[in-house]
Amino acid sequence: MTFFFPFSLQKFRAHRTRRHKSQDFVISLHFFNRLISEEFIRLALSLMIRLNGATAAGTFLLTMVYLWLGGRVTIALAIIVSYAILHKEYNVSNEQGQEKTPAKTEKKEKKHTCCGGKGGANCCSSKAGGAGGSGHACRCSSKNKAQEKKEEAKEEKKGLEAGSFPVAVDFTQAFKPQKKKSTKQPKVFSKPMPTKKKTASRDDDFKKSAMTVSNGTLLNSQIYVFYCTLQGTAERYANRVMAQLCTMRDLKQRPTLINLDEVTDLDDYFVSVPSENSLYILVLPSYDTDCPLDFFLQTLEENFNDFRIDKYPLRKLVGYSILGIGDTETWPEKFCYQAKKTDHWIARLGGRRIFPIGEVCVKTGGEPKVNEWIDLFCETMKDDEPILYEYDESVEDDGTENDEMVDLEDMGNAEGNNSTVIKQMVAKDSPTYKTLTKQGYSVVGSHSGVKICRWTKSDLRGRGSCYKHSLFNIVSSRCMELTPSLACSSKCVFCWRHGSNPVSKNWRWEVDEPDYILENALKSHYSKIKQMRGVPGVVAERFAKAFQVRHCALSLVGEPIMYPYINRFIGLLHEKGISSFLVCNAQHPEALANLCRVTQLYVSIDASTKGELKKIDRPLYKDFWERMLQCLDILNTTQSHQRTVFRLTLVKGFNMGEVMSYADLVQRGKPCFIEVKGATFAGSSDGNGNPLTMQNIPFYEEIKTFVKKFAAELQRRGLGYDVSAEHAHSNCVLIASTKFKMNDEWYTHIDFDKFFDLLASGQDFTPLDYVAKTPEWALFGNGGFAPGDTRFYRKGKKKIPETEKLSSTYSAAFVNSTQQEPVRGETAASFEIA
Ligand SMILES: Cc1cc2nc3c(=O)[nH]c(=O)nc-3n(C[C@H](O)[C@H](O)[C@H](O)COP(=O)(O)O)c2cc1C
Ligand code: SF4
Repeated sequence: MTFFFPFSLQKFRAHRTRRHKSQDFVISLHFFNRLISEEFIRLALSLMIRLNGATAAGTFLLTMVYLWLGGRVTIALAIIVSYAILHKEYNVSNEQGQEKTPAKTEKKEKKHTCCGGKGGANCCSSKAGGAGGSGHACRCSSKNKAQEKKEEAKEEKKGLEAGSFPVAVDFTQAFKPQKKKSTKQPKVFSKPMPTKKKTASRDDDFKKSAMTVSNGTLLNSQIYVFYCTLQGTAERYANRVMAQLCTMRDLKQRPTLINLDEVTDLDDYFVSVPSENSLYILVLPSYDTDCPLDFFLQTLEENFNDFRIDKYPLRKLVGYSILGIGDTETWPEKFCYQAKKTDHWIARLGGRRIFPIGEVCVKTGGEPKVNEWIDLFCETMKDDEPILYEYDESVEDDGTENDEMVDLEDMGNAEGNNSTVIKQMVAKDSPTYKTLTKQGYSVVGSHSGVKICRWTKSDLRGRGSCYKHSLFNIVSSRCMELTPSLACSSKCVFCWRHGSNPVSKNWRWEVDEPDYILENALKSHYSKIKQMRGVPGVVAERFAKAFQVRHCALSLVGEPIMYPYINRFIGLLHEKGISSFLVCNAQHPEALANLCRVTQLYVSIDASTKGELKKIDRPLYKDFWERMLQCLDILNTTQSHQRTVFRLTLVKGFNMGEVMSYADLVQRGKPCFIEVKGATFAGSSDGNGNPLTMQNIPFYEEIKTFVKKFAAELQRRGLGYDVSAEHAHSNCVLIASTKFKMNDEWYTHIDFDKFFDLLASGQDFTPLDYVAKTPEWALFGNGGFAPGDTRFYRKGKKKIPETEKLSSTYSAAFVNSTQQEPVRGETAASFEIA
């Protein structure tokens, strides 16, 4: 208004000046100009608003016309003021005469409930309502008048503020078009938000907010370059990323290179993050067969679905990016599919993709493409244009009830490619197959392995048997070492598999029939035995008997109890007169509880405390400790009819500290035997995820000291155990339940014929029913070397004098079985003991 009037007045003045040249009019116009100032207009308008009616507007307009025609300002003002007074009086009389609104009715009713100075239930002055009495001074009237006026004034003010008089029910909004609930997403989202949300509890605010990452943040970040490799390409490219990053002067922190296979606990990086300023780059190949990436992806997916874990743990990262490498020619449908899957899961876990995923074909793109990606990535780091992070909801909801991501393999199937088949654990064309066969394993079917044991060869040549010969009466030359599951649910630091076998919590592969496995395992075993016929020193009689396997050590690598038909397989062994020595890792209580009768049942107890167990076994299960305790309870209850053994593999610096807590576990599981063995040195730690060095391999003297302390603690608790037998050469000592000590003589050996007789009888029997006397040479203190075998010293190796025994080192480890000196460890290639 203040803008409009001056403008109109200028026009008006010009116009009027042209039409009326008389002096009088100029004077009156001058007056008019002065008086019709902003102040006058404001006053007139406020009066008009107060009066609020057509009459008021009409009066105002007429007054203005009057002024425009040269009327006197004082008269104009007088008209407006008198109209206002008249109008107000009319309104007051109208209100008194009529009850126009419910608000006013209420006020009237209140007046009626006044006690009138008598007090009573509705008395205005009674606090407790009705506590009035004599002398009560009713304040109704005074209140009513003064306060009502105030209230009226308030309401009136409200009405004026709203541009209308107060009404009981406000219908003014009723006919306004209703605002739709916006389903539109902020512009930063590339796709509309799904309407159906399965995960209502998720932090929507987080998802919906656009975030930017500045180059300052990127350059200050601690970069971790992860890679996973089977054949070395990804490692090479990861090193290239590292080299390129290191040339960036602006980068504040030195990047760190990490092999995903060597990460003890993926949660350290993919549930928690090393620091708030961490940035991840992942260089990943793809394999359509089993490879370590399967476990990595499985972990990411499980973390996402684990309700105990923060839904978006990776939002703490500054960002991430993935460089995928693959082969688009041979695997067009699955090109870089594991890199893409990783990208999917990291995004779902809250990671911000700060640079597009690279998909490089090693055949068609190769190194130039990789370099290009790396260069662009580094440029992005430096660019001070902030990176806008857009959350892609397509990763959030795939529209299915099941929270599972649609497997890319299934997508392949939808397009007509028959690639939905369950994978083979170790397919013939897989790198795992190559690695295992290179290490001397025969892969049977797609998930079983057999390998002729070093002790089998040694015994064939009359050079000594393994420790199980001393402790339990196994004949090594007639023993087959086999596993029906090359996959395992732990990644023990002392395992000699060199990270080559698949890892998984549960069985998720094709299953071979037990008879097929046994038949082919025996074939493989016998063919390897046959190859021994030309080896010097092979004892003809032992060689002949070796073609009739009598024992099967179900261990080797992997977790045999994971095999779904393990009971049927054991049944077949027993049918053939082959005894069964099954070693399990105490991570599958259900399978353990359902296990059929075996000749001897081992449970690996690799540590006595939760923390140590996690460090040493690197179990895949989060509830690994509870699982182990459950397994011990099963040994003491459901499986108490079995001949049970705790196997302790001692690793210096990892699990040799705690005798008390080991005793607790024995108290819980009540095994028949406790086999304490020093860890075997499984070669260098380079690239196999095995962090052990020779310093972690205990001397035999250290093992003996530990065992004595342990047995003393068990006796102190009245548990009835004692040290019984040994095989010094294997760094192995046996603690046995004193139930196996009869007439002061140990009966730790097995009477295999008796075992099969009992089994055939169908009767219930106990471990004490098929025992045999422990021979003198095997008793603790006698070394455990069987008479009849010949001591053998490697060429150039002298027998170690007694005085030097305790200081024998790694070089002394690689000696033959005839040597009884205390040793520290064994090499991976030849000292695998089942
Ligand atoms: C058995 C096998 C399976 C493979 N499967 C795929 C695949 O499904 N998709 C893909 O893009 N590349 C596949 N590749 C190609 C590898 O991803 C590629 O060779 C990569 O460079 C290997 O990386 P690495 O040397 O670090 O192990 C496969 C290669 C082999 C040997
Ligand atoms: S080390 Fe194992 S596989 Fe080898 S002979 Fe002894 S029990 Fe059998």
